[in-house]
Amino acid sequence: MLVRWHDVYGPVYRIPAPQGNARHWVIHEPEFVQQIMVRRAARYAKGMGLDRVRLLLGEGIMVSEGDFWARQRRLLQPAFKPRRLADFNAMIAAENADLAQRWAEAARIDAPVDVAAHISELTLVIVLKSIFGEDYPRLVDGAANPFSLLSEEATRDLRFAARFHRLGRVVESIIEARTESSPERFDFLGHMLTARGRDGTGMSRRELVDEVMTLIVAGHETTASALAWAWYEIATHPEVCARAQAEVDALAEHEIADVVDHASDRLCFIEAVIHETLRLYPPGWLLSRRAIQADTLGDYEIAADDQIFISPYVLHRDAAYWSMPDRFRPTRFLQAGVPSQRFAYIPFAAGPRHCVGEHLAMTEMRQHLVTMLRRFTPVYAGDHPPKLESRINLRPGDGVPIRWRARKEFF
Ligand code: HEM
Repeated sequence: MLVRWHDVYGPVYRIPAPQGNARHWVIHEPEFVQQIMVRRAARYAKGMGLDRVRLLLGEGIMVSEGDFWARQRRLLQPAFKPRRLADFNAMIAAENADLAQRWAEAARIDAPVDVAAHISELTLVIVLKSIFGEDYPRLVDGAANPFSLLSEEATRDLRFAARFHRLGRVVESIIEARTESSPERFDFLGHMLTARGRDGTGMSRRELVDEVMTLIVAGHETTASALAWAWYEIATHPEVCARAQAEVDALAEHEIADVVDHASDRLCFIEAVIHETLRLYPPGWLLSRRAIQADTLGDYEIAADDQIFISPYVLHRDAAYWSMPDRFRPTRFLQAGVPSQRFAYIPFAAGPRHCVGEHLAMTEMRQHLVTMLRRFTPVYAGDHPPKLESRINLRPGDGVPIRWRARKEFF
């Protein structure tokens, strides 16, 4: 619908507000996007639509505002530095190797797998192990992973919120036990327990729980959706698959760890595949802001309290900035000057509220694609493209069925 409206009304228009006086703007002019998200970000807060998220994440960094948000971001950010995240690489590689075993078995008996479901489990375990480290087994405790409701339940309704809050209590019990033993371990929780603000104080128990829950939700579904879409596109574009496999085949096994945790020339095509996937299917497909002060965007007067909607999905498919915008063509990202407008491509948003987990997400996606493309060729087993399900994330609504063909070279 937003794409149709964009064609009819152009890059800036207003939509009727359901209630109250606040006006609702839809903005897809890259220059204005830059102004709202970066240059004058201080005049904007997170907008409507976040209320449902707030229900789940309390005062976590995704939804908090002002000085409180700035403090929490300062406390969390150091844990996301590439040098610190490198400690997770071996764990991410091991989780992918386990999944490759399952896919090898599926390939052997020629059974299709729903990669969306499998990858959702994979990214959930990765985010939980990044947060809880050695405490992860306590979470699972021999039984089913209590957090698997996040990958199994698609609906984010009140019933889900109640179950999600019960998970908060599980998290709280782990925090309590950790506080009594040694908080100083290298995982996100260890970092959060020891991080101190300028005034020397750390996070309260409530804040810790909200931030942990935020990282689980923000770090799990987004990466999972992106990878599921990537497999659909790779499977239906054999020439892309062949080129990506040639690139990963050129790496020796022992070189993989050195190239997956940064944008390397040796993986430039895989990098382009990831960017092209995030362009066509940005998991955070709709961002919202509320003006907290008046602002002027070109000829448009924004009043305090006006609501603003920016859709990366619409920007990423705008023919003004992308040639053949609906086609999956990773090579576009190998050309100089693409995107032609920096703010026409914002899968991780931009400015002070940009995604804190971008580096981790990119590492996870590279590691996953490299591991699997070395071993398998995907064949799409569906009889129609996956349905675009645009809830909080843009995910493949009815899964992504893939048959894996084991590559002889690696088995
Ligand atoms: C492909 C994967 C991912 C995508 C596309 C993505 C996208 C985004 C976007 C668009 C935002 C900004 C939302 C807004 O402005 O309203 C955001 C924020 C955020 N993301 Fe990600 N994300 C991904 C993975 C991750 C991971 C792996 C983590 C952490 C484990 C993470 C943690 C966060 C957090 C905490 C925020 C809030 C930052 C703040 O407001 O200060 N994300 N992400």
